Amino acid sequence: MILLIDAGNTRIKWGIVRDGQWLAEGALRHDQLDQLHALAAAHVGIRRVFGSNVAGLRTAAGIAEALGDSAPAPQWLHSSAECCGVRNAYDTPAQLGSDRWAALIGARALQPAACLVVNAGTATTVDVLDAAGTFQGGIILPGEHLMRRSLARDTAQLPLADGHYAAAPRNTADAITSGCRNAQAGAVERMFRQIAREPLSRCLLSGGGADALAELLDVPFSRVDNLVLKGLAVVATGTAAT
Ligand SMILES: Nc1ncnc2c1ncn2[C@@H]1O[C@H](COP(=O)(O)OP(=O)(O)OP(=O)(O)O)[C@@H](O)[C@H]1O
Ligand SMILES: CC(C)(CO)[C@@H](O)C(=O)NCCC(=O)O
Ligand SMILES: [K+]
Repeated sequence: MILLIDAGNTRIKWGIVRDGQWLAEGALRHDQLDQLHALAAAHVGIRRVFGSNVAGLRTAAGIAEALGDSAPAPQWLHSSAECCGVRNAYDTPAQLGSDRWAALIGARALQPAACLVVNAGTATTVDVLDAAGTFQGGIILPGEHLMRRSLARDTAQLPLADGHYAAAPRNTADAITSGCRNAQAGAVERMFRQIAREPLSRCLLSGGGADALAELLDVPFSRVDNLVLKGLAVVATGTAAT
């Protein structure tokens, strides 16, 4: 049994796999790390804790401390030049966020064709994986909530809007929500042009913003829950858990 952890900037997602099967999954806020101990203690037989952490050294230390003696010390994925059949063309491979690297590895295991790996979380990342399994590069933009928050923080007249998406918004809240969502979808559609002509190419959408994106996209896509955890499972066990 392996405990997998995806520590992001807003939340910590976790999953437990045994013999290629997911036993349980969940998410915690950073102020709920103490729950990890009970979680691990409730699953007797965890032989490894493996994760991605893009939330800083304090979070890594906090996770290790919270687990305490309930599980083995966590090991963290570091992006490298090659792993599980995926090559990393980043200028400095180790600089690539380990969540992006895990998601690319998970995507390759799910879909051995060119694909656009989209993770809509605190930040949104849109990464190009070619048909040969090489990560060619990708973009980072603020996630939808972060975009909306930045407008509220740095303007005089704009509130923290919770509007509805509309093609031609006629009020401020809808204008903000629709603008930020169009920015997300537009970024994905523009990046997709790089692989649109490849056979069977599609976007894999993951993260809390994936459903909202899916409603807008006019390129082929599949929704994948917890793609980062799925990629971590591939690295830890050599196969994709189901
Ligand atoms: N109903 C929604 N409509 C549109 N976007 C949403 C909605 N719910 C969540 N999101 C987007 O999803 C993001 C949260 O996604 P997710 O839960 O994957 O991230 P997180 O775990 O908080 O992020 P991280 O991995 O960086 O910690 C928010 O920042 C927001 O942009
Ligand atoms: C872009 C985020 C914040 C997405 O979670 C993370 O992958 C990260 O901190 N990356 C490091 C920088 C990079 O990927 O180039
Ligand atoms: K993120």
